[in-house]
Amino acid sequence: MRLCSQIVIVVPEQACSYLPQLACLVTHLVTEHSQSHARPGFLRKAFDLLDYPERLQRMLLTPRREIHLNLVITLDDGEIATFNAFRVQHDNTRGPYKGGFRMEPTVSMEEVRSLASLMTWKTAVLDIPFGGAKGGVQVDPKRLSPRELERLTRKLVQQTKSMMGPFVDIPGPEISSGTQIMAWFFDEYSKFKGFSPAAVTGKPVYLHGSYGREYATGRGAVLAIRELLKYEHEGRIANKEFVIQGFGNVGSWAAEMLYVRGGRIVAIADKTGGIVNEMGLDIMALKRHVKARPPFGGHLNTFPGGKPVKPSEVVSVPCDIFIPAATSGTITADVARLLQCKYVVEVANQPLTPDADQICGERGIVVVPDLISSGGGVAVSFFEWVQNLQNLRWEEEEVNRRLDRLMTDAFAAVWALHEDKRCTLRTAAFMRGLEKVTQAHINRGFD
Ligand SMILES: NC(=O)C1=CN([C@@H]2O[C@H](COP(=O)(O)OP(=O)(O)OC[C@H]3O[C@@H](n4cnc5c(N)ncnc54)[C@H](O)[C@@H]3O)[C@@H](O)[C@H]2O)C=CC1
Ligand SMILES: O=C(O)CCC(=O)C(=O)O
Repeated sequence: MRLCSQIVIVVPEQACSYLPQLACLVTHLVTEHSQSHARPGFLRKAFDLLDYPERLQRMLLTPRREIHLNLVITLDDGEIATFNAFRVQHDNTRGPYKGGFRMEPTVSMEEVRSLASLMTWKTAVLDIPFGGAKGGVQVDPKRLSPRELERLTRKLVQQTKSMMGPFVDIPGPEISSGTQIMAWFFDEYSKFKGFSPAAVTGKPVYLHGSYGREYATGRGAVLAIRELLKYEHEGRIANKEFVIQGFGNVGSWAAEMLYVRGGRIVAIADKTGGIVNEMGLDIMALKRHVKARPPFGGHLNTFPGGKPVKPSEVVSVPCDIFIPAATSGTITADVARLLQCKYVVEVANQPLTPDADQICGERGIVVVPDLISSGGGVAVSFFEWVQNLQNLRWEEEEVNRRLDRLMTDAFAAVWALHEDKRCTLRTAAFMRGLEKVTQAHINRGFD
């Protein structure tokens, strides 16, 4: 992207309220060839309330770098296989690019681009000193052997190492990429650049990972739910009913933490099936069941403590809070019309399409956006990075205490804006994120 030289300068101390006026002075910041990306549908209302001019909007939405890789590996049987992979570095004004690498057969550049932008606003809403990035590899890891998956991860590092690093771009866990993949990433990167634990987060605890990272996204979601119920004067988690879509890392930890706080999880779905029990599922038994091998377990819908259903059927099970914790775009407009809940708490990234979001609003369903409620993971990734840079380790209680504080503060700030501007929590969260990023751009200058 070529930036035009006609840029008028900005006074660093200016408060957010002056941003629109200042932005008007920033002429031709982005050439007509650059494009705006991300989901303008969601951002539009926040831009309108902030009164940001078009060219500032375009600058904020345009990713700094996008790469498309072809990863070639040898399979165990000697065949050669090629996998598409993407990394989008959206914005690094507030700190190094940060965001996970998801492994999903359907992942596309378009999706990664949108998710990278989301990370920029998420880290800003949480007030952690990172920018936003996201990556994806078009693969179903279940179809690869462990050795093939390791080769694929190492190849990914070999082909991205020049644009990654502890102060450049720091990957972390995402869909189907857990601690083992992060460990291979760390090992391969360190071969080229020397011992570099801070180059990737979400590593195993015995390999410079942080206590609490594995369950941090689920924990963050539960903290967001606690705050939501507090502000809505709805009491506590105990005896509230929940439906959870997705039972991987995030969904299963969220389920467990709600369950131990007395919440009743009445239905859960994963890709393969669903399970319903109006009295509440025994989550600890369900987790054991899913971990066991068939025929004794392995699948949600063979669990004896509930009624098996199709994954699509759980969305219409009545509950207080519906938690999408699966993948992006699972809640379409049609699905939103079926929901039987008072609240949706987004723990997946971008689970609601803009149409679905609108329908929830029309139906009086309050949505807590991913920008807050899926933030626990990247927050503890930040703690991991801080620990790695100093070569020290915090106790688990310390990590959890800091996460609690961070989520509580972020929720309070978004709630205050939502009340002040009489807008949705999503618009309020985008406003907070946009203001922080814009302020950082102004303070740093544009040259
Ligand atoms: N792992 C992390 O730390 C973070 C994850 N997230 C988001 O949380 C979501 C889940 O991530 P993970 O739990 O890490 O992934 P995962 O791969 O561990 O689990 C995904 C789960 O969703 C289920 N699923 C997929 N499609 C489904 C569908 N159409 N209907 C019902 N279930 C479906 C899968 O069967 C699996 O149970 C993703 O959107 C991810 O972007 C967000 C922040 C951090
Ligand atoms: O911990 C990380 O860096 C991954 C976080 C992430 O990708 C997300 O919050 O969506």
